[in-house]
Amino acid sequence: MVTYHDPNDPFLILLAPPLDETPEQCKAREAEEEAARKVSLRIDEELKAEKAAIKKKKNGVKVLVLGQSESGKSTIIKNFQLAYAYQAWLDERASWRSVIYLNLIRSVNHILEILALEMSNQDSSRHGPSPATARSLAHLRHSEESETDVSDDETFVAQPPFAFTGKHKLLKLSLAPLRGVQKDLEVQIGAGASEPEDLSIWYDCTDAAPFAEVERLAARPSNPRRPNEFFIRSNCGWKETLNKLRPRLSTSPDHPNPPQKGKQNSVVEILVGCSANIKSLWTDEVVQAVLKRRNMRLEESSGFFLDDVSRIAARNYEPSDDDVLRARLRTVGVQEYKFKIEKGSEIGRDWYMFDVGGVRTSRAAWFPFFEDCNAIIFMAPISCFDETLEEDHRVNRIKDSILLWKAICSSKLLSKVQFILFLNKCDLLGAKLKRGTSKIQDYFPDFANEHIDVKTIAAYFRHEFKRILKNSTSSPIRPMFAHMTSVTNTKTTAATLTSVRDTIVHNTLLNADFI
Ligand SMILES: Nc1nc2c(ncn2[C@@H]2O[C@H](COP(=O)(O)OP(=O)(O)OP(=O)(O)O)[C@@H](O)[C@H]2O)c(=O)[nH]1
Ligand SMILES: [Mg+2]
Repeated sequence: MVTYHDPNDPFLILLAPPLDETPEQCKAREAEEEAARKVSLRIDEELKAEKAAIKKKKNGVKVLVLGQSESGKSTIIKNFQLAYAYQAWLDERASWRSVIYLNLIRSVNHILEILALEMSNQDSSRHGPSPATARSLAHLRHSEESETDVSDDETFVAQPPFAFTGKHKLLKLSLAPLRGVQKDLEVQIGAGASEPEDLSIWYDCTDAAPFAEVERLAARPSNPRRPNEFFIRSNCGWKETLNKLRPRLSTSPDHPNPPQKGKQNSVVEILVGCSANIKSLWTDEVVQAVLKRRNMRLEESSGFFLDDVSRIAARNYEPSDDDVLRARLRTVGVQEYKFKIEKGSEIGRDWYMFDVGGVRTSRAAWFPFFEDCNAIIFMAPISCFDETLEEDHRVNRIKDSILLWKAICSSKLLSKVQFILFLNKCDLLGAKLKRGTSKIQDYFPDFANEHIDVKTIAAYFRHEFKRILKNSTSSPIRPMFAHMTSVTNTKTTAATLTSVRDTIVHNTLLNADFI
């Protein structure tokens, strides 16, 4: 093609070098033009790569991990990361240190709070309680009763007194600085550091599946918007949180310790100083008796690290894989994870996994992610048959899971999606059954099996979930794959992951490794 340049073209005149340009000026101008050309080329390449990435994403597998809060969604994703993206896992591992410190310090402060109340209760039973103490005790007693379903007030009052000594007072005093450290860490970590509060006592804000209403609205013929136009994607998941906490090297010789690092150092120093006393508090017989009488099993609660205090409250502490898996950081918003399949016929295939916040008030935001989704991993923690939701103490946790599952099964957008059910926290269910403090029939009266063990309970719930799926209007003949899991156990979970990966990738909807 031949191009003709019009010598009167105003653009050419504008871009033409000045007539009196010196050889040096000419050289500088050409260098500038070359640099601008390189920037332009780089932008073109970036745009091309972005387009290719979008195209590739369309060919990838998209998996949503759903379930109520503390069901184990983030933990199963950590397992996937451990199995399929180990380098990313390693890069992130050190950033979990502050979260683990917070988990540990929270447990200590929780014990101190209980201890203070019990001690003042004992004092006041000699002199009569102050109004403030009486109110606090009434509150604690109320929450304890609703958790354990103990309604006999007499049993609580008629217990023998605890043998508190000067040692307990000293422990309380020496560990007092940890309250401030907890506050600092909560500020540093941000939204994920807090646990949800029960707002239902103030207003009726909770619905198990608010996304169902959004789906109904979006499906109206008068509404031309696509599902993902309804919500803004959140950018405050734990990936962003961990990025904030990532240890950074200082680039300035004048400030070898950036402020973040200085704060972290002081947390470590306080913790190291408190290590022996934390251990002494946790292993103290009277403290253990107080916790037992209050039916508090910290060792079975999220983010429990008290047994590891000597290892964690040390200057050279580095989180292990297991620590990271057990660490508790609440998911806020929606977080995308990308993995590449490393083995088998699907090698190289990209997986996109979406981790969501599970509290009831977060669930409407799940809806935009239903579109184009290939599979849903649904986490149902079956050890929680006698527990209630943090965000609404009126609601039994398994009953909430069932309502949630019902809504997911009825979603038209999800009618062609594979469902994989994780009956999770089987280890905690086993421990609960062994203790024999709760009876499943008290919460699920139609449980009829005379053998009460982890397997029969899991089979009962699996049957219940399957029945709901079968009766759902959206797709009555959809198969369901169920697994009994304890996802903090990486060894047993690894085998389940392989099976889940193959199930999803090959879309084999015929058989499952059912209980
Ligand atoms: N013992 C035991 N603990 C578990 C199991 N699954 C999860 N956990 C622990 O339970 C806590 C909560 O797990 P997460 O994975 O954070 O729960 P989540 O569903 O992501 O919760 P949200 O982010 O609030 O929606 C963590 O401390 C986990 O280590 C399990 O099978 N057994
Ligand atoms: Mg989470």
